Amino acid sequence: MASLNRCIFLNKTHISSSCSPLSLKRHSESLKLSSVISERNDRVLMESSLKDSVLELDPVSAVNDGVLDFYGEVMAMEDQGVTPWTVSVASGYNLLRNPHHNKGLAFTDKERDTHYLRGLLPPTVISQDLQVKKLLYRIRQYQVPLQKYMAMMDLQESNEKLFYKLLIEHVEELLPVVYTPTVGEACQKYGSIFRRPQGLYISLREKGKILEVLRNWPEMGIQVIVVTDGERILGLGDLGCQGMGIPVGKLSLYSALGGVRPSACLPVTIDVGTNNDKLLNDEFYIGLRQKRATGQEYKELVHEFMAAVKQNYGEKILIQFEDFANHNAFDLLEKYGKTHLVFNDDIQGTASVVLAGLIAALKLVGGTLADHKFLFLGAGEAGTGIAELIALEMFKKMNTPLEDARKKIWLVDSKGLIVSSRKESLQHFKKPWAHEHEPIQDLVDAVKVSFLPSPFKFLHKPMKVPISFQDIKPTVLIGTSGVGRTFTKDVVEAMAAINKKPIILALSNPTSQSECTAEEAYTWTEGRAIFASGSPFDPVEYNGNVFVPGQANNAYIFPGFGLGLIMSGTIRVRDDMLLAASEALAAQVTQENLDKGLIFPPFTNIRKISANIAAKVAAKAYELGLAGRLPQPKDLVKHAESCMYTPSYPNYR
Ligand SMILES: O=C([O-])CC(=O)C(=O)O
Ligand SMILES: [Mg+2]
Repeated sequence: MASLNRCIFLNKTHISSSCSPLSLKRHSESLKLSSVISERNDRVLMESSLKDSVLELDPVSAVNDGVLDFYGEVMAMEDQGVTPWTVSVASGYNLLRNPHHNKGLAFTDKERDTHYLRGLLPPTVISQDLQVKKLLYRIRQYQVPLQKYMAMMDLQESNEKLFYKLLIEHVEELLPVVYTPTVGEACQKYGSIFRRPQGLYISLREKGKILEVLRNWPEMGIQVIVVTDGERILGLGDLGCQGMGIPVGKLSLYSALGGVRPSACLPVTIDVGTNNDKLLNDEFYIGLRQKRATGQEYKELVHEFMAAVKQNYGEKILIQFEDFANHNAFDLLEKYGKTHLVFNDDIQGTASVVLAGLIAALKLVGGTLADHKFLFLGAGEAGTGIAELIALEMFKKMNTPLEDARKKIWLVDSKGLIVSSRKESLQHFKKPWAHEHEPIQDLVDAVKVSFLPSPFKFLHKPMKVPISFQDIKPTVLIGTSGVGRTFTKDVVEAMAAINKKPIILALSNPTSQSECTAEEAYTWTEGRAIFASGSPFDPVEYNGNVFVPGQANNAYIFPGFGLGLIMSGTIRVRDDMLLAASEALAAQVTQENLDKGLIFPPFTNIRKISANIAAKVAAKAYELGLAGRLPQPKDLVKHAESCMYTPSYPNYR
């Protein structure tokens, strides 16, 4: 057997831009350890010397975004060999059980000889393409979505590259399996379907030890963390520790849709208890059995986590907050936005994707954003986040003063229309939307013309209606309430009565929480609605025409957005980057899409879309002087593409 003596080479850029001295030290320690472990057959692979800080690295490990490519996730090419690193070289039985390196029946005869696999696999050797075909066939056999989800999770944990190849090549079909709506059901039943732990669990019991816990994670080059505390999982409410399905799912999309390598992704669930009694009484519940910690106790745990993350991974680590309840989400974003690279997907990601859809929709309905009136049902993270970004776009692009822009946007919450007389009692994030108007209780009355109290209604001669009684006349209706079936027939018909092409976005997830179905939107508007929803709906046939509903889901934005931040080495998120992402996404909507009534491009092209979004986000970061990776590459789209993870198998030497 050929001796595999190799060294690691790291040039200065790599050391300074991606590896903290600490992580190098830890790596060197693990290498020393691996030397001891892997003495068998003189497969001692690495020697490192931190003394002179010069480590030699397989050349394929040096990739464009400055992070070591240990697994050949980016540089995996047919004609180039890579070493299947773990802390030691994986071989034999362990190689088959290592999800990063496993190729299953695709191991060649030569690899089977070199890597002690003879006899551990049946004789046939098949291609990765055939494996994809086989897996897809198997997944299609399952009738129940949750079974499909579990099959996909099993695949992810046994053969990561095959999982991603399958997901990327069949993204339209498999997105609803690994993501909304199925992931919602998976979280609800996480305790009973739980097989192997995924991600990192940080509970109140880990208080004071979070840095150590982070160091238990096997990967060092983490670039993105998606973290939840499980309090508002999709529109399903408090699912406690079982919310872990969300960070796991989101990060799968980071890799599949945005090309961030899987080994650089870390899913985290912060467990401070749950107020969900059903879970607390469920014998299979996996989290702490206590009511949620709040106030100081909650804040201290989150703060320790945020500090430990920065200490362990450095300034450029991206932390995506996901599915926190309103009462924490805004405060966390506000607080850590100043010190960390943080992004709240439910506030900012949703806002960016919806703004993109609206910019695209203008080509169908005409006018500028400022010519439209927006009515929201739901004034939480998504509702107020979208509202704010629409107003900002009007301000930046049309010079509409922010205050005037906001006045074109109305929000209804569980207590009715948000109006100035309610201002005192409103949560701070709702206050900017408390405009002058008489109170209105029901959504339908906020849509209808004319909301006039009786004295005005029965006047025979026309008179000027005071502003507080004027109709809102929304052209766009957006559901972010988390409550299903709230766009009733009355509401949708009222939209259709005042608009030729009403824009109706039912954004709440999963499908059960959608404000209306695609079929309802098209039927009740006689096929005139421009409709998109957060979770996918099948095409609808109405009056002999087929309508294809778009999916206004933040999955369009966050993977490319995150890639843009990472590849530019950005240290803070700014609203201008969100606007850049929206515009980049809207620019990907073709005339052909619009002709079908689609205000989002199909997911089939998502990696190209993500590269474009990443490029625009990175360009904005460079423009704002927030990018740390210098010099700025000339062609950012090409650069983004070259940074992207590819799931084809490498050849093992
Ligand atoms: O996960 C999704 O599909 C979108 C999202 O962030 C949410 O609904 O919280
Ligand atoms: Mg979310």
